[in-house]
Amino acid sequence: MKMYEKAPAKINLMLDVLHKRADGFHEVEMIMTMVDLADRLELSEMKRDSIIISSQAGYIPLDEKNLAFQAARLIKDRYNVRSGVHIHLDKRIPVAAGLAGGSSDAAATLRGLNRLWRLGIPVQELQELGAELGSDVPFCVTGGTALATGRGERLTSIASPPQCWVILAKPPINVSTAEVYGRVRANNIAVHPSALRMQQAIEAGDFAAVCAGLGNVLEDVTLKLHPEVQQLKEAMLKLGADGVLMSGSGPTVFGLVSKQSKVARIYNGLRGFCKEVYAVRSLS
Ligand SMILES: C[C@](O)(CO)[C@H](O)COP(=O)(O)OP(=O)(O)OC[C@H]1O[C@@H](n2ccc(N)nc2=O)[C@H](O)[C@@H]1O
Ligand SMILES: Nc1ncnc2c1ncn2[C@@H]1O[C@H](COP(=O)(O)OP(=O)(O)OP(=O)(O)O)[C@@H](O)[C@H]1O
Repeated sequence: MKMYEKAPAKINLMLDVLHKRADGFHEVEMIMTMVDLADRLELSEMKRDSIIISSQAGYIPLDEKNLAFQAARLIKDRYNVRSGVHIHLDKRIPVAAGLAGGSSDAAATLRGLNRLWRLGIPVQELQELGAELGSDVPFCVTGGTALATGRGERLTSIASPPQCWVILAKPPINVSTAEVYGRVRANNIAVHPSALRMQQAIEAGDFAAVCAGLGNVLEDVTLKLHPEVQQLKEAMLKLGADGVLMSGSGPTVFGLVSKQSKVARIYNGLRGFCKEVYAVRSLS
């Protein structure tokens, strides 16, 4: 038997850090939403009791370091599943980009194996399993648009933002999420973006207010480490994006655009100096 799952990328419309916790994680307030750029997973049942990961992408780990492998092992161990699975990952989300590609693959693996092995695990339990794999995984289990608190695992679903184009550009640099959080000084943040304001803008369907409310306190850290991210933001704004922000810990920058007529100009302008550029729709 085979199951197919789509694993969409996420962007953070706002991300605030409240304080560092005793367990080393940071208490955050984020509004996350999915975009129409997704990895595809094919999950094939195997009689042999093992987990095999394959992918057309030559640049991700295929062993126990892969988050889809970890998700499969977690569900197998926890529910005493004796059969195995071959998971093929058709990677389309750029890797180590701040778009939760690995987390979304892990979440899609949890959903897919729940169906493949007919385990009947309720969504909330899948999210709890996901939290053991990473802070972004619980959100990726359900997707949509949500306010995330705690270390990112406490979720409240909210309305979808107004439909728009999302231009994503990933500069060719590597950013470590742990390093970025490690450099945040929570009591020294000049301007905290407001989750409430963003939520109100979304609920009112007010695209201009959504753009005005974009904010991510991790930007200051990543921008200091990699000034080219700032240049990318400026280029996107100059080319006509309505609102621009870095996603997660970066380095991907996204631009929100309401008018389709502007998309080609922004896309082509960015392609001039950035190889990885995508123009996709927001997901409702
Ligand atoms: C930046 C975001 O992607 C925004 O959605 C998330 O906050 C990070 O999610 P993630 O990549 O799933 O993060 P995890 O794999 O759980 O953690 C990676 C590292 O980031 C740091 N980390 C992560 C989440 C959080 N709330 N506080 C942290 O300090 C920790 O040092 C942790 O060791
Ligand atoms: N299924 C996977 N797809 C992509 N990367 C994976 C996967 N499993 C493990 N990894 C590893 O995880 C690291 C982070 O990749 P990923 O694409 O998940 O980052 P990200 O988009 O920055 O995530 P986040 O936004 O949650 O911080 C990479 O170094 C990669 O080698």
